[in-house]
Amino acid sequence: MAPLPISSIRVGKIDDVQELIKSKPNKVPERFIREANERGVLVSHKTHLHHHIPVVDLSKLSKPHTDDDFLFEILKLSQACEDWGFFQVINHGIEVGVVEDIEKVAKEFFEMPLEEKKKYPMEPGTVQGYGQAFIFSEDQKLDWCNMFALGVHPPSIRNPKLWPSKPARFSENLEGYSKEIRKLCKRLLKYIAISLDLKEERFEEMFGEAVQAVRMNYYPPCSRPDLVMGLSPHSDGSALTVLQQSKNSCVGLQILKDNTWVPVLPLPNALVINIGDTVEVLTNGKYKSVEHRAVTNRERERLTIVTFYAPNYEVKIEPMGELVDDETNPCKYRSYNHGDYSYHYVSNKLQGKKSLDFAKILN
Ligand SMILES: COC(=O)C(/C=C/C1=C(C)CCCC1(C)C)=C/O[C@H]1C=C(C)C(=O)O1
Ligand SMILES: O=C(O)CCC(=O)C(=O)O
Ligand SMILES: [Fe+2]
Repeated sequence: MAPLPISSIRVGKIDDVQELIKSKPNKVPERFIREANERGVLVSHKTHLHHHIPVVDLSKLSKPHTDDDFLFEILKLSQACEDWGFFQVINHGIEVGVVEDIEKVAKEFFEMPLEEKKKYPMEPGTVQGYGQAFIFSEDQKLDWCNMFALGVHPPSIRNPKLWPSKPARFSENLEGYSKEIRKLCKRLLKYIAISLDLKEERFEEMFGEAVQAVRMNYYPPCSRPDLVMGLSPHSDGSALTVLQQSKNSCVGLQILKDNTWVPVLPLPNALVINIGDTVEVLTNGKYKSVEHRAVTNRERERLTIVTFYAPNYEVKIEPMGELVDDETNPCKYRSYNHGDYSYHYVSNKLQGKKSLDFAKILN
């Protein structure tokens, strides 16, 4: 995937939000203030008490496939993927230490002085390094967020100059964490295949050497959370996304369900999983890549560690034959190369589900 021609992109001045709140804690610069219809209206949790994303217990999916617990949990998984595009997993088997270690170095990274973080800049038109991604013009609004993103696997997508030397254990912890998350993604894709009545290895065989990238999102508190957006509404371009919210995280992630922004309430030791655009295409729209966004909090910071797991760039993506029926369920997406979709995704601003227009067959 070739980088965009940097010289042609003028992004204007991008203020670092952590620095902004240090110097003027109560000021929100104009470039962060959203139009009234784009603001992250704060939703009371109480109004959503009966409206939570499903929780899938992975320990039940380790049981024999004929066991009632297994069958019940697979059904829950398939309903989650169809109706929500999101679920949380508990009892996922990743050691608490691994989860804590990545959180620790991510936090330490964002807490370093700006000069140190600037050694790993996200250049305009690229998606790796420290800064704000998906900014393509001088008048584009900015998110109330600092990001640090890295390609992890295969090694060919890595930019070693962007892997920080500080905090000391950053790379070691990220390697360990990424191995565990990769195993989890492979496992989840097996269960997703089973839930679709496909052969367990269907996705693994199709994906080849899967692409894996990580993005750490740091949302400092904002004196006017009602005016800004933590992360603009978007769907993920991946096949699956795994999102870790820092311990005792406040609510920030919201997903669009039936035209309402529903908050995702963090559960201790759980990971949030969402279906990306690639699985939506492969399942011909049966499993949904759902639009989501992050809002900020007046008092509290929030840190999330997000892994994008996707097929190799060489892989041809199209709805799987088993999920298409010319009469009852016609093909909704064209075929394309995943590398081309990745390029398209990262060359456009985050704008709801617009990226997927790339693949939609319009009638
Ligand atoms: C800021 O980056 C992203 O939000 C992002 C980028 C991921 C990537 C890298 C950081 C390194 C190179 C590979 C890749 C493009 C995956 C989002 O990733 C989504 C978008 C696509 C497409 C995808 O597979 O995950
Ligand atoms: O930080 C969050 O809650 C959302 C992050 C997200 O959606 C992403 O990084 O793609
Ligand atoms: Fe996302």
